[in-house]
Amino acid sequence: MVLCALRRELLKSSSSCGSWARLLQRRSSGCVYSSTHDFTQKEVREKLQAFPGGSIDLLKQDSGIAVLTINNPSRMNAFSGSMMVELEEKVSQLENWSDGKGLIVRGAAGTFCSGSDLNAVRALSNPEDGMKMCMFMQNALTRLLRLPLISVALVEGKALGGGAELTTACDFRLMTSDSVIQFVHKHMGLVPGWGGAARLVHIVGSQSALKLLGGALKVDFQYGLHIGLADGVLEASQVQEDAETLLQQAENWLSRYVKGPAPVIQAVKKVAVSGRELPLSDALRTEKDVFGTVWGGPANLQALASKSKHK
Ligand SMILES: CCC(=O)SCCNC(=O)CCNC(=O)[C@H](O)C(C)(C)COP(=O)(O)OP(=O)(O)OC[C@H]1O[C@@H](n2cnc3c(N)ncnc32)[C@H](O)[C@@H]1OP(=O)(O)O
Repeated sequence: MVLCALRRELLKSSSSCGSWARLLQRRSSGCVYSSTHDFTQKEVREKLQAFPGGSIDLLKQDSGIAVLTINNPSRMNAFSGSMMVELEEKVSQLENWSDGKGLIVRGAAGTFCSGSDLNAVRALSNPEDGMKMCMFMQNALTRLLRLPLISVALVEGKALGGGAELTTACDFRLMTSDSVIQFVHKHMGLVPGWGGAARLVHIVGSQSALKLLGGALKVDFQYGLHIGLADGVLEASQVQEDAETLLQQAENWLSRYVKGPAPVIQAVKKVAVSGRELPLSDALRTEKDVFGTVWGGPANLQALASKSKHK
């Protein structure tokens, strides 16, 4: 259904090079669910605000790499309702960051995220509220994954439940040697609802995804690398400034992918997203449109003028 909607939107878009930008713009207001799905963003936002605690902190750096921190250490960085709302706000800010190229998503105080705040979950346990929360988070995380920035989840400590789902809303995952990603949903009598199952299948394939979900398996860095859930390992040192060292390592890892002008990096991400999400003919048309935004652009002209060789 989502693909059909996306295809319709693409077909409606003109063939000019701005069609992708317009598509993203439209998506950012509605994304997967909108009023046509009996979903009112504002109404759900207000309901979620009744469960405060923690914060989602965004630091946009001159390097073009932003750091998004899930910050609720007293609850192992579990998502309160207000944090879900803040996440959506921060995604909106990133959608409009024209100088942006990369994003690192991490947890505060040495652990990634323990999923949704169980206190809020208990209070929202009726099916209607649960569905609304799930739609809100699917919207926010889908928009996070579709940002025109190359994103990395820096997984320290535990990424459990919704925290594991959050890692799949990034393009890449870097794990520390003592970290664990675990889809614990089955133990909670649940399945993922923030889009984590669908994204997991895309990342590791349906066989491995079924094992991770069906067995609620603990994925350490070795297993993560083996099945393709992890893209690299970072060494946590025992020194005091551990967190910054890891963040620096993640920035170094990311830097090779975000080297270059922002319009080119953003174009790279856009063609990767369309290839990942769209049927081939639509992805090809989108690729052509995105190509049109960089062809003859400053970076292209400069490369031509310098007669660069790729040795
Ligand atoms: C979308 C679907 C979902 O996300 S469902 C939620 C899935 N997550 C969970 O079930 C996580 C449950 N928590 C745990 O398993 C453990 O707390 C983990 C994260 C392994 C940490 O264990 P440990 O290092 O021993 O610390 P602890 O248990 O003493 O926790 C410290 C304080 O944090 C809290 N905490 C932890 N996770 C949550 C959570 N998801 N929601 C609300 N609070 C959480 C603990 O209750 C504990 O608080 P307190 O110090 O007892 O007040």
